[in-house]
Amino acid sequence: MRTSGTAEQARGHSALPKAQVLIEALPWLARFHGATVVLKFGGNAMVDDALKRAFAHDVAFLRFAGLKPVVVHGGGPQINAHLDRLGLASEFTGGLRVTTPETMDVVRMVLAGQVQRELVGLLNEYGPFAVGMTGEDAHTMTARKRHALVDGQPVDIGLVGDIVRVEPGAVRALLDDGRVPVVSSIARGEDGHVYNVNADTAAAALAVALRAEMLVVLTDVEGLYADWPNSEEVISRLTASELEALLPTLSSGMVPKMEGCLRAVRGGVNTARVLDGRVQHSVLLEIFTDEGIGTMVVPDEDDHTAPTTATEATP
Ligand SMILES: Nc1ncnc2c1ncn2[C@@H]1O[C@H](COP(=O)(O)OP(=O)(O)O)[C@@H](O)[C@H]1O
Ligand SMILES: CC(=O)N[C@@H](CCC(=O)OP(=O)(O)O)C(=O)O
Repeated sequence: MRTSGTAEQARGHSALPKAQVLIEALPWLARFHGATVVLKFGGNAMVDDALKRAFAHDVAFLRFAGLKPVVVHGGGPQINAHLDRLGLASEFTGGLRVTTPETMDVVRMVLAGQVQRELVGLLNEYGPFAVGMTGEDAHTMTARKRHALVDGQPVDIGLVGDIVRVEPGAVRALLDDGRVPVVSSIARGEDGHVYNVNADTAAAALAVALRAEMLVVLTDVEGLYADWPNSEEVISRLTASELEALLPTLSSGMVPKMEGCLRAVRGGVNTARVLDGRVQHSVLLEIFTDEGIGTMVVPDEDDHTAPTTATEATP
């Protein structure tokens, strides 16, 4: 049935903002088509069902929009909860979990058997995309034991590793097959042990090895605060050198995150961004709109190690 011209016009006008949103996304869609984006999903965003679903939605959107998303996930709160159920204490030193062999069994079980499975299930509601793996699979991540630093002194924290090598072939093969790899932050050691790796660290190392366009780290604050905890003024953009100078002033939770961002941009990733995972669809807002939210780390102006020089917030 045809309606009057006036009614059609009114309907057209009311739909206009939707078209404007799509048009606004166009330059970003063009720029990032085919780009690999490593997303670190972790911590508190994962204990909220609505946020988990919104994240899965965003990842599916990236995939359908022609980007190549890779998810690296954490699960600190879920590990804590499981240890608690078993009557085991959660102990952190310098922001890293003290990991005994018994704790390592729980970390592995919770990350690979629970958190990763849940994310894979949520993502696969949109199609046969998500494939779960850990850094152990196909030697994707090799770690070496690391110590925590307390007042400048190394402290033994058990089976905690830092990534010394990434073999991205298995992840690349999945991406080339149109899949979305979902990677748990566990790595093999060359000494026969399995290591617990901070998920921010794992995401950064994988982003570098994949020559990703972007590392996106979701967390439970708006971004990097300039003077935390005294002020909530978020630093919206900073260079690698500026970040390096700030690192010694940061405290525990932000340290692996910002070290990861630095490692990523110094390793050739064009931008590393820290976003508020408590805001639904923050990933889409950050990547496809002009509303850049959170904190963006870019290489130094004179850093020629980056594969391209396009590091600005505009396409
Ligand atoms: N400069 C800073 N800016 C923002 N947050 C900071 C800063 N320094 C320390 N933090 C703390 O770091 C926390 C984020 O790290 P963490 O809890 O490990 O996150 P996640 O669980 O998302 O990995 C914030 O909730 C905040 O308490
Ligand atoms: C060594 C170390 O601390 N590993 C972390 C791995 C999980 C993680 O990083 O989870 P979030 O991203 O949720 O913090 C842990 O055991 O909690």
